[in-house]
This record gives sequence, C-alpha cells and structure tokens, in this order.
Amino acid sequence: MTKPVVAIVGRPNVGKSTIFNRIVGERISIVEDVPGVTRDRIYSSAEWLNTTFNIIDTGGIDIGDEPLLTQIRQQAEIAIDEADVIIFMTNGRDGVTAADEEVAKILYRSNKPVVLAVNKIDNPDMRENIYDFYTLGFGEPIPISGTHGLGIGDLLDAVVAHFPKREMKEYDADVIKFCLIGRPNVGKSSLVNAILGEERVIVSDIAGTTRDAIDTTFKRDGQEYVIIDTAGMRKRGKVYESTEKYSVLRALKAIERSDVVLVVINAEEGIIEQDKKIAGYAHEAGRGVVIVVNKWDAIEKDEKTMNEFEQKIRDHFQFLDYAPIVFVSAKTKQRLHKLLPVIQMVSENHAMRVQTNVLNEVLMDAVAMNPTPTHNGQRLKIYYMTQVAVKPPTFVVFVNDPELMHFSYERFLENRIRDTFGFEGTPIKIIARPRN
Ligand SMILES: Nc1nc2c(ncn2[C@@H]2O[C@H](COP(=O)(O)OP(=O)(O)OP(=O)(O)O)[C@@H](O)[C@H]2O)c(=O)[nH]1
Ligand SMILES: Nc1nc2c(ncn2[C@@H]2O[C@H](COP(=O)(O)OP(=O)(O)OP(=O)(O)O)[C@@H](O)[C@H]2O)c(=O)[nH]1
Repeated sequence: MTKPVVAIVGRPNVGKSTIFNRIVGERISIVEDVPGVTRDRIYSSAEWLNTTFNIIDTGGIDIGDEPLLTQIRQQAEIAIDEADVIIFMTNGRDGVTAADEEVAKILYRSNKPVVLAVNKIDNPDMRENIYDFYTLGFGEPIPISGTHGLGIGDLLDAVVAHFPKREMKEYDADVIKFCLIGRPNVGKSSLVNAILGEERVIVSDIAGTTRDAIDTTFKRDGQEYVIIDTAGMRKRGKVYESTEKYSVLRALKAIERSDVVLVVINAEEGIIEQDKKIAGYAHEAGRGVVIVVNKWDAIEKDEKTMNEFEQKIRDHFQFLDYAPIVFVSAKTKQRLHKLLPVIQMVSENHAMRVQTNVLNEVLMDAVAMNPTPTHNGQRLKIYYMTQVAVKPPTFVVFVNDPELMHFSYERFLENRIRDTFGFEGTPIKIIARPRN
C-alpha cells in the first residue's frame, strides 16, 4: 500500500523543522536560529495512532538564489504536487504576515486538504494569538509549540483525519516493482527506453498516488514489471525540479514504492561522491539493489577493464557488497538482456523466507565454527534464530544479552546466512533480542 504523504509549508523560521523532528521522533535535522538553513533530512516516515505516513519538510528544499518570496511559493507548489495533506505552519508570535498570505493564496488554488498550525504558542496565555489566523481561511487554527511539544497530538489527529479513506491501490504482490536512480545524465531515461524497446507499454495512472507519478507496466517472459515513477526521471519545466533536494525527494519516494532499485552509474565519468549518497538511500530503505554501469560502449577497454571497474565499485560502495553489478549500454543495447533476469532474481531474494529449523542448523554450525565473543567476562549466548519478515529478510536472534552481540559477530552470522541461502542483491537485517 502506498503511504499517505504529508508536507509542511510555511515561511522561514516559523518552526517547520522543529515540528518535523517532533513528528518524526528523532532529532534528524539541524535546527538553527538562522532563517533558510539548509538541512539534510527532508523526507522521513512517521507514525501516529498506528497509521504510518511519509512527511516532507519543504523548508529543507533549497531553491537556490531565488528571492525569498519565490522560494516560499515554490515550496508551497512542491507541497501541492507531492502531498496528500498539507500542514500550513505559521508563527503565533508574529501574527499573520504578508508571506503567510502569499502561501495561503497558493494553497487555495489546490484542492488538497490543508491543516493550519500556529506554532510558538508556548503557554496557555498565548492561545488568544491564534484568532488572527482565522483570516487565512483554512478553518480552525491549531495552536502548537514545537519547543515544548504541545498540541502535536491534536495537529496529527487533524492531519490523519484527512487521509484518503480507501486504501490506495498498488500492484499485485507478484508484480516486480523497480525504479532507476542516479545522477543527472547517467542515462536513466535511455535505459528505460532501451528496456522497453518494442514492448507495448501500458502507462498506468494509479489512483491516489501523486498525479505526476507515472508508472510504466510491461510484461516479459510471463513476468509482469512496473517501472516506478518513470516520469520523475524527465525534466518537467518547473524551476524547483532541477534542484538537487527535489530530485532526492523524488528518488526517495520512488525507492519507497519499489522492490528493487537500480543504482545507475556512468562508466564514462566513473564514481563520484554523489553516486555514493544516492546508493546509500537504496541501502537504507532496505530495498533490493542492482548496480548498473551504463555507457559501457563509450569507454576504451581491454580484458581487465571490467574487473578493475568492478573493484572500484566494491571499494566505494562497501555497504552494497551484496548488490550484483551489470555492465550495459543503453545505446548499443549491449548486455541489456541480462538486466531483467537479474532484477527478477534480486526481487525473489528480497522476498525469500527461510525455514526456522534450517536456519538454526546453520546457526549452530556457525557458532561451533566461530565461538561467540565475550565482554567483561560475560559470553554471548545464542539460543535460536527466526526470520520475522521479508522485504528485506529480517532475522531475530534470541540471546542472553543483546549488548554482547558485537557488530563483527553479527556480520559473521550475516555472511554465514548469505553463504548458505544466497540472498544476492538484498540487504538482510539481524536483530538481537533478549530471551525472556
Ligand atoms: N518559542 C518557540 N520557539 C520555537 C518553537 N518552535 C521553533 N522555535 C524556534 O524557531 C526557530 C526556527 O525554527 P526552525 O524549526 O528552524 O524553523 P523553520 O521554519 O524550519 O525555518 P527554515 O529553516 O528557515 O525554513 C528556532 O530558533 C527554533 O528553536 C516554539 O514552539 N516556540
Ligand atoms: N554512449 C552512450 N551514451 C548514452 C548511453 N545512455 C545514455 N547516453 C547519453 O547520455 C545522455 C543522458 O541520457 P539520459 O537518458 O537523458 O540520462 P538521465 O539519467 O535520464 O538524465 P536526467 O534526465 O538528467 O536525470 C544522453 O545524451 C544519452 O544519449 C549509453 O549507453 N552510451
């Protein structure tokens, strides 16, 4: 199921990132007393009353050198484009400002539900400050205080009440969903076209998803595939669409809806820091990953080149050591036929389940081979292990004391599991729990 998306908009310094952090539940963005501070985390999942959703802090999307008012307007447009519900944030200490009215004007034009929040109402005496805000025309303003964590529950109640009632339609479980991510110009669009080739392509417009998220459905060798957010790869003319943060946001949304992520690298340019960052998103999201080296036709090579390039990738992307690498050319279609079978294999591994009894045989062998570590005279004891989830495969291992489960031992267990069962292309998670 697609999760609903909530976006926070408002002029600088009203407290958007403070509230974002409150809602997300950890302090992941850096709050500073300077308007327009760029922050790293702008998109995260969150939960309220057993409902999960994704939340965007549009204040974190830096539009560049545009005048302030233009930036605020564009952030409001992003919210309208990307979100199901918008939190319009204002500052109760300043009253209604011209910039607030500007934001309101843009939000009127959308038919997205808007929840109006008045922040910095730090104590009950200040509550009367909210009455001014009725003039913005979004109904009852909700008083909140980011600093003191007041009113956040009321705010989220109002937000959740606007979520679409029907479950948003997604694809059948046996359809393989994948997306392509990578820096501009690595050849994502060309790859999509080359993969699709002569296929009759069904462009689906899934109800309930963002209106410009166009997915492409096709069938090959009896298997159905969906390329998620194919349109997101094209430039579509709005100013903010060329900003880095916005493309990151689109990529994160696409990753979220996919089973397998193709991390596309340009062979001509080699690997740069930005590639690493992009690959990191796929890994963190727990999706299957295939590293695709494109434009392989464009470089001079001998019999060693591919191995050398592969080694470079392994050095740079150590966290993706499980991901297969495919060298292709969208231009000449070289080795392109290998791509879908690899995607299919990774997707199967991502959803693979291992029986508990087989798993525990492997575990016992592993422990016999490599005794568990000790810490302060206490030895880690491992009782048993069971797979609790797929996508990605997640294992809970019951132990005497989770503190004794050292990273390197966890890594050892992961490798034993991989050696035995495969799991190529998918991250796996191991969680140590105390046995009661
Ligand atoms: N008194 C008070 N101060 C607050 C509250 N919430 C946030 N602030 C302060 O307001 C300032 C701005 O907060 P931010 O969360 O960075 O605001 P923002 O809207 O994300 O700002 P931009 O980064 O410019 O978009 C910080 O100094 C916060 O500590 C609140 O509820 N009460
Ligand atoms: N030589 C060569 N050129 C390629 C190949 N694939 C793509 N290109 C070229 O690389 C350029 C960028 O290709 P696109 O498909 O637009 O790249 P993109 O990643 O979708 O780019 P953005 O839309 O900017 O994110 C174009 O000029 C393509 O013709 C390839 O396999 N070999």
